[in-house]
Amino acid sequence: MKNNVFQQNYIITRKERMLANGHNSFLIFFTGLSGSGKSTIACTLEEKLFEKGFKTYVLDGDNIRKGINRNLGFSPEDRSENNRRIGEISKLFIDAGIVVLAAFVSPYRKDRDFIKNTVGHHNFIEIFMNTSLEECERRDVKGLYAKARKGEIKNMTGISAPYEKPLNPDIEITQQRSIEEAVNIIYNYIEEKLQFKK
Ligand SMILES: Nc1ncnc2c1ncn2[C@@H]1O[C@H](COP(=O)(O)OS(=O)(=O)O)[C@@H](OP(=O)(O)O)[C@H]1O
Ligand SMILES: Nc1ncnc2c1ncn2[C@@H]1O[C@H](COP(=O)(O)OP(=O)(O)O)[C@@H](O)[C@H]1O
Repeated sequence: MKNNVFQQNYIITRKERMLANGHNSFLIFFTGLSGSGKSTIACTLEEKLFEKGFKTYVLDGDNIRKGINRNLGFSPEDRSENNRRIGEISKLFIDAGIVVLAAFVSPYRKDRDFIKNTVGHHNFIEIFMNTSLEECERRDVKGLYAKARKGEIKNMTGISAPYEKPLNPDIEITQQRSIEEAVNIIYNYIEEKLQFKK
């Protein structure tokens, strides 16, 4: 069946979309434990970019899992499939000329590598939210860690499932950083990359 599927080329190209938008498109991928600050930093950075006129969109674990990935759980296999789809969705958004900010636990190196390969290395910026388990557990905004400690949640990342730290992230944000500092560090890093040159 696979052999009977053919690539359809569009009339409007990514390059034309980027030219019309006035900036490049790529993926800013936030990985880290639940509660490490991924959504907060991604959304605050998006706000800053949006206010400056960039075309942006946030893909967030909880939201994606409520819709397109609602059939997936937290086994290693389901997380891989979750991440595979995130990679493919990001690729579509990038092709549409959008700056994508994705916030996912994405605990396995091979899954993150898969996303990087799917969107292309030059379209991928990895942000490691390096907040300790202790601090995430202290925050425990959703009460998930408390439930995991009581054995009410299986496969909880950091407690009963692994988190493989990125070996060579583009940016590492430590828990001492304020939200504003973290956003500025990332913004300064991507500022040049946003510029579309004909
Ligand atoms: N077992 C377990 N482990 C980790 N996280 C859990 C779990 N169960 C539910 N949640 C909630 O799901 C959010 C993580 O989903 P992701 O799609 O980002 O996970 S993954 O990339 O497939 O590992 C995560 O969101 P964040 O807190 O924003 O990280 C949690 O709200
Ligand atoms: N840099 C930071 N300093 C202090 N608290 C933070 C910081 N970033 C996020 N938080 C807080 O930590 C909690 C979890 O953040 P969240 O963005 O939901 O994490 P994640 O998306 O990784 O689960 C929230 O209450 C948020 O306000």
